[in-house]
Amino acid sequence: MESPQRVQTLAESGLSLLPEEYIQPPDLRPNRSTDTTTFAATVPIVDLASSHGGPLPELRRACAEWGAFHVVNHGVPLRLLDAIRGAGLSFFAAPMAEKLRFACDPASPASEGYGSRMLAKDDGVLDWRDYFDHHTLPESRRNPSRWPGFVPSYRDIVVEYSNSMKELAQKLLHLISRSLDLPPSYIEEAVGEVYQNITISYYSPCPQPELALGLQAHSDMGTVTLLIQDDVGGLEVLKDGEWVIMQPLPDAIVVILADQMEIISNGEYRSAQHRAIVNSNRARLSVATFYDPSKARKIYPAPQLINEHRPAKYREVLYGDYVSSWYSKGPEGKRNIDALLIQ
Ligand SMILES: O=C(O)CCC(=O)C(=O)O
Ligand SMILES: [Fe+2]
Repeated sequence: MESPQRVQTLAESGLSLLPEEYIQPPDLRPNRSTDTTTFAATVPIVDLASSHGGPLPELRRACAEWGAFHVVNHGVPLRLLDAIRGAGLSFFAAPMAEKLRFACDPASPASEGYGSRMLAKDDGVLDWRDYFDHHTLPESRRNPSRWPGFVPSYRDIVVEYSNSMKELAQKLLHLISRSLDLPPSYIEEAVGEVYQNITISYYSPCPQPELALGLQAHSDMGTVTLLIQDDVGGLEVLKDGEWVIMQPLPDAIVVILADQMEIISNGEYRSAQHRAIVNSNRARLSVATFYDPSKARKIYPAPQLINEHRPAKYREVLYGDYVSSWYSKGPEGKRNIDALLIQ
């Protein structure tokens, strides 16, 4: 399969019109009348310093009503957040020939490396995004020789960041389990061995941002995603039918609940539909760390959360089957988890 067109190459060629493959149909474009600035809700902020190991009422509300929130006082050193953003920027600033040495295999979904398309077979509208995906956990999947060696310390930073994000994700999963009145380790055990990927996304300036999306609306397929962004802004989350910007907070980490969390919580908590919009003058960088079950894991609603008033809402699913269906159908909002609903 031919390598896909890199968005950065297109953007740097100085075109003034957006190529047709990137033009969204009118109902999916950003800045429509529903993107009103008058919508008052802002994404919740959860302060881990106030938890003292106990449950946080604002965490429960954020998970149930939004499926996404900012976390502050998370314990991850701020220099590490800057270091991974800096490493990513250095990669994308490098000459194309250097970057292409790390190109991912365009024929296989979720292959590691430098990529531009989320789906191997994509006949839909393309995202205005390039990315670098790293396979980071379990350690047997870690192969730093596939990560850019030409950026100083890049490989060490990714390893340190991976370990730190695993620790934070586990801390959050404990708190989330407790907030559902489950034993603290319930969700961690339900998903089993952690499969972690780290994706650095780079959104080049776009000639007609009102017609494009950096990343189409989707929910993440795994358990939980931890994301950091720069000061440009562009991540939006769907709340009560409105797209709400997740304002960049310099030291915070964005937490996005993914589909397996919605299943395990029997729908008490929701996976957040989100997307990235782009702009015409500044490139934007984000780093998303995905915490997923192994493909052999069966995921089902926690029995403690099922009773006569709240029957099981989702069918059991083998996580590997869920992933295959996601890649063959594409995200299109939340249709993959909706397919598991028990009517
Ligand atoms: O770049 C962003 O802000 C969103 C990235 C994202 O949602 C993803 O990689 O799944
Ligand atoms: Fe996402």
